[in-house]
Amino acid sequence: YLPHPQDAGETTEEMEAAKPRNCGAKLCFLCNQRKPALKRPKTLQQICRECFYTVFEEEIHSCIIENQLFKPGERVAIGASGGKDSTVLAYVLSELNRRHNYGLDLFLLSIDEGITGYRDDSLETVKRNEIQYGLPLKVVSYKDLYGWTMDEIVKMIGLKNNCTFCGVFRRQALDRGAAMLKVDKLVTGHNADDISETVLLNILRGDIARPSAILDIIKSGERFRIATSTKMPEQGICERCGYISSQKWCKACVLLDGLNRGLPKLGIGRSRVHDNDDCKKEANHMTGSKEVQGKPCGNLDF
Ligand SMILES: Nc1ncnc2c1ncn2[C@@H]1O[C@H](COP(=O)(O)OP(=O)(O)OP(=O)(O)O)[C@@H](O)[C@H]1O
Repeated sequence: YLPHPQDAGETTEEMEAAKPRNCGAKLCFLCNQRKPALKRPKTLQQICRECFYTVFEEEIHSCIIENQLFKPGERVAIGASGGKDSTVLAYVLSELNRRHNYGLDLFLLSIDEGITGYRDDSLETVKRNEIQYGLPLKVVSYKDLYGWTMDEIVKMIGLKNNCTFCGVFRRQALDRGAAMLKVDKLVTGHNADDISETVLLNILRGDIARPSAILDIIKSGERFRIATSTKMPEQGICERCGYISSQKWCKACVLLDGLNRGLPKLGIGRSRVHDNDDCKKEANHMTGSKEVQGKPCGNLDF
């Protein structure tokens, strides 16, 4: 972090005198030397490229230290999709690990959903990151885990609702990949936009309980406490695959069973299941619940 001159105890006159003359053009708010390259939405400060890199990396470091996110010797997998967010995450975490001696064993973990022309391209980026940052890469595919690629699923179910399969399978595939790598933690590049999107989608769907719970957690921030009187839900295990589940069968198994039996809409939205009484009975039997609720769309389930 480069302190603002005022933080360093300089008077306004000293700061004015020290300012390089630049014919009235504004200079970076932090270093007062270079031309600003951007206005940070977070602070509204106009800062240069170099200062942005510095404050961005140091803020992440402070967040890691203040919240004690890692312990020395831990194995950490980085969910690497090859997109911008996880690529930045891979770079920053490996850089901070080296710079500040966190002592972490880092890995890249990529899920290959089997989407031709999309994931195969981004996996090439991840393979470049593997070499660039010297991080071992593990690729786990839907085909290997579930016997289906997303291309095959789309062929069967069509373009509508396939996000449910993709999101549920990806979430579980990341967990399974993490277990294969025997890591202690898995980090992802979810950003504030992703979280806002999830909250807004829930509100638009009329699911008020979940967004308000998320907003409460965000608001209470660091003061978040669980009341001693609160009974925590018991974490069960899927009877079919052994993955964590609060139902008899986990969501991935319900969807997979539907696919394998040629009833791909089995585990999707409530209304579809209601359309067909046999499907409803089947689905309720598998989930052990009275209602089957599907998440129509989304990236990773929060
Ligand atoms: N196929 C994948 N393999 C591994 N990790 C993934 C995969 N897809 C998503 N993730 C993880 O989940 C995060 C959020 O995914 P999302 O699909 O919202 O993409 P995004 O916000 O565009 O991020 P990115 O730019 O990294 O793709 C990613 O940053 C990454 O850490």
